[in-house]
Amino acid sequence: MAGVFGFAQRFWQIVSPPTGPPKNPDALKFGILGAANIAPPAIIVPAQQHGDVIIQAVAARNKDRAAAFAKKHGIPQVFDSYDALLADPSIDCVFIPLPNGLHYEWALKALAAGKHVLCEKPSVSNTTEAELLFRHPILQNADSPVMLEAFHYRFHPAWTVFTSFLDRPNIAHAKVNMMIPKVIIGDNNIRWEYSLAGGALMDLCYTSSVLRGVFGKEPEECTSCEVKTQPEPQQLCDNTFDATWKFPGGATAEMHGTLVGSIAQMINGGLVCEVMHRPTVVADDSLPADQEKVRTRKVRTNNFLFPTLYHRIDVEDTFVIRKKTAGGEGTGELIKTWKTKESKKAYTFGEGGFEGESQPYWLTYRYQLDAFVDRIRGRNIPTGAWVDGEDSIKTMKMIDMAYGKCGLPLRPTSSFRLA
Ligand SMILES: NC(=O)C1=CN([C@@H]2O[C@H](COP(=O)(O)OP(=O)(O)OC[C@H]3O[C@@H](n4cnc5c(N)ncnc54)[C@H](OP(=O)(O)O)[C@@H]3O)[C@@H](O)[C@H]2O)C=CC1
Ligand SMILES: O=C1OC[C@@H](O)[C@H](O)[C@H]1O
Repeated sequence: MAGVFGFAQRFWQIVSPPTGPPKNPDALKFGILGAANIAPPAIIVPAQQHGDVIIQAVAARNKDRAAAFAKKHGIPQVFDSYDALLADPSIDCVFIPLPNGLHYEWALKALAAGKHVLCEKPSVSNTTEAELLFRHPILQNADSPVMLEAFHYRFHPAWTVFTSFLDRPNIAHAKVNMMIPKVIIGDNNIRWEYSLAGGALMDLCYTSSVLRGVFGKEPEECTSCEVKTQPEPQQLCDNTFDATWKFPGGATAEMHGTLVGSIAQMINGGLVCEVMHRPTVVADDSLPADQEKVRTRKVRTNNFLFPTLYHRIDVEDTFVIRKKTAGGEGTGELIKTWKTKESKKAYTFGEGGFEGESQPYWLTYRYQLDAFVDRIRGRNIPTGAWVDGEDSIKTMKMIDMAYGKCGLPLRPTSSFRLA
């Protein structure tokens, strides 16, 4: 019952959040490039609750569109070009929710204009662009602007709690599923434009990021990648993928994603990450010298993308007490076996065991905005979460490996270079 009540309360506060605090006199002024669908949930609403953030401006390719968007969301300044917004010295930070294929160019232009950049995922179109962007001299100085790829899920305390149960050197297999209903995406969408770096492996780049985050290592090989593609003329864009991976130390992984799934698929295991460990000897001083305790752990999180609505982190340990074997070969005589199960939730920093102010109704986007601001202000981030440039490069490498394996071309590289 407590669960249902908690869900209802969080849901109510998500759709009807309390009035935000007054803005600090030196609050960071954000400009948004593009009147994009993701901008309201990802930055406009979280900013309303953040005393150190003002959404000051929006730019769109069409001024009427920008003006209508600004009016709807109470944004004071409107620009009819992205360049004009970047040229305004009063803007401190830029949010880039453009199609993937435009991230590289506009992130570089924004950085060159001295703005901090929060850029939507995936950071860019491919590894070449990622290296050109994140290793650009403009980002290499101590006083360089802050640049963050918006992998919002990483900033929610539930993700950090989930990863705290992983015994990384002993992971045997990890699996991640992302099933997005077809009704949400539709047929006419930037995700189906190859020239804009569309495709499911790109859009659902969380799957690559999640596996990298689980292992804390890079995959050695994409062992298989089957895709389903869109009908012509969108045939270079995958709408569904099933990929398998080899990670160092003999571990394996699989990732499944679709942008043409059903609502039932999404609810029923569609946003899940599951990690199986190898049987591992764990210390137990209470045992006689000729016995050992072996643990086989399974960790699962059921909604890593929208944990605010509801999530549960399940940790299931199977223990065995067995006789040690001479030379450690084979499995000794079984003495006892049992299972333990625990479920964790962490809607706030406090619930996750971290220090920091937060609310149960905060979306991943709000946690992300806090981290972005903390980084600019030189403050600690309560969970320590961050996505640095090398991390973003490695995620793009994994996506490129999958495209290489399934036979689809890498997404095109921009010809833009900073003068
Ligand atoms: N973090 C998250 O949860 C989510 C992230 N995303 C990411 O955000 C980005 C935008 O996605 P989404 O909001 O769904 O996209 P939309 O199609 O709603 O918005 C894209 C924006 O890009 C601008 N644009 C500029 N050039 C083009 C072009 N050639 N064709 C089409 N649009 C153009 C448009 O701005 P203008 O107003 O100037 O016309 C438009 O507003 C993607 O990178 C996506 O991966 C998306 C959804 C969720
Ligand atoms: O969160 C998300 O879910 C749906 C996707 O299409 C979107 O781009 C992604 O970020």
